[in-house]
Amino acid sequence: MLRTIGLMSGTSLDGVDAAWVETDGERIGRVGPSLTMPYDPSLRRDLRKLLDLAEALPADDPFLLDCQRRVTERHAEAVLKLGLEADLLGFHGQTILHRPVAGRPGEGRTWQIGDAALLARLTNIAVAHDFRSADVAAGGQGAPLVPVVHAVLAAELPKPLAILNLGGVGNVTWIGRDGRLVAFDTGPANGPLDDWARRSIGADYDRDGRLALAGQPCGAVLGRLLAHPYLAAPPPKSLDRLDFDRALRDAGAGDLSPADGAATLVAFCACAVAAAERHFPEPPLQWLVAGGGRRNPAVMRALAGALPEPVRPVEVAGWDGDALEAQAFGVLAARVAHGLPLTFPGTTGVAAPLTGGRMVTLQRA
Ligand SMILES: Nc1ncnc2c1ncn2[C@@H]1O[C@H](COP(=O)(O)OP(=O)(O)OP(=O)(O)O)[C@@H](O)[C@H]1O
Ligand SMILES: CC(=O)N[C@H]1[C@@H]2OC[C@@H](O2)[C@@H](O)[C@@H]1O[C@H](C)C(=O)O
Repeated sequence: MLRTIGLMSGTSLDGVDAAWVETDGERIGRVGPSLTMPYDPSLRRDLRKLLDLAEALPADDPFLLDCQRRVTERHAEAVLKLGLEADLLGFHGQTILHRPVAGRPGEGRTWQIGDAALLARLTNIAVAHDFRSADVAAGGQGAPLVPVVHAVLAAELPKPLAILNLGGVGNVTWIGRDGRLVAFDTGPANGPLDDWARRSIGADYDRDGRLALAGQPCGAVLGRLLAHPYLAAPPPKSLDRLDFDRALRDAGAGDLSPADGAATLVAFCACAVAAAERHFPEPPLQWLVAGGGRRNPAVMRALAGALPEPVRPVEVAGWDGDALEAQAFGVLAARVAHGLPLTFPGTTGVAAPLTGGRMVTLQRA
């Protein structure tokens, strides 16, 4: 087993999650502490700007390189603060652009910024990184990657089972009785909600769903959003953080009051999850929810209303819903080191199970 530290900086742009986990990529041994190293407001702002610019930016753009260095330094701080011995880091990097082209090898693009060589130097630990690009280059979606780890974690749980992660974007893993995986991004989750909270009440996010709980979803706006072709499209499918921004504008979400706007976005997140269920081979026995969205009572209430099955936070299974994605990148790092596949036809639509990721090993004197 390798002692790994998984590092995930998600689409919410809120910071880096770091988690220690012992694993050979197929099993999980000891699970250690985890922490979140928040991005400072100026880095958050600059990354948000980068998302808008990414499409046209050359890889040597000075602003991009400056953001990349700052992101990498935050990751190194997270590792050093955790202060634990490790053999390998799993460094996802910060996604600034995600444009896979299904079934068309060589045409898509996915871009996670982060300087793996710098991270290895700053921490003196080997680094696995660049987890998505081999899959996209082979015509896969390049996301989601965590399903194979969900399957490891859920080995003993009754199936069929749905595991929902609510980050900036939502993604789901359905696991069948025979271990079959069906996984994809459900739709926007906290991303548009956070943008809305920032614009309408000047907050980073709608803490405890207070704003949304004070409003009513607007049926007309919700109806227009639910007609978006993404929801009906069969998997495999995945999203860029900004993919729904135009649809949200066109649907008139921006004209609602702060509370009704938040309530509408919450309802949309939950209805998109309900729409995802139509793509499962059979209904799950229950939904286990991870990610920051499970901390939003408005979101959990909307999910319970939209889904016929029980909806529970992953803590009921003994997992840590805040550390889960970071732990997963520790497991994925071990899979890179051992040459095990990261992606599968049922997760990214790639033609056959595919290895991926790259390694930076330490130069010993
Ligand atoms: N107490 C809370 N009340 C409401 N929302 C919350 C609360 N705590 C966290 N959140 C939401 O969760 C978000 C962070 O979620 P998370 O850390 O899972 O995102 P991420 O890791 O960036 O996402 P991704 O899964 O896309 O990689 C915050 O931006 C916020 O919207
Ligand atoms: C391109 C990219 O970074 N996608 C993220 C994002 O955040 C949630 C959702 O969209 C998911 O598909 C993915 O992350 C998780 C960790 C995954 O790959 O499993």
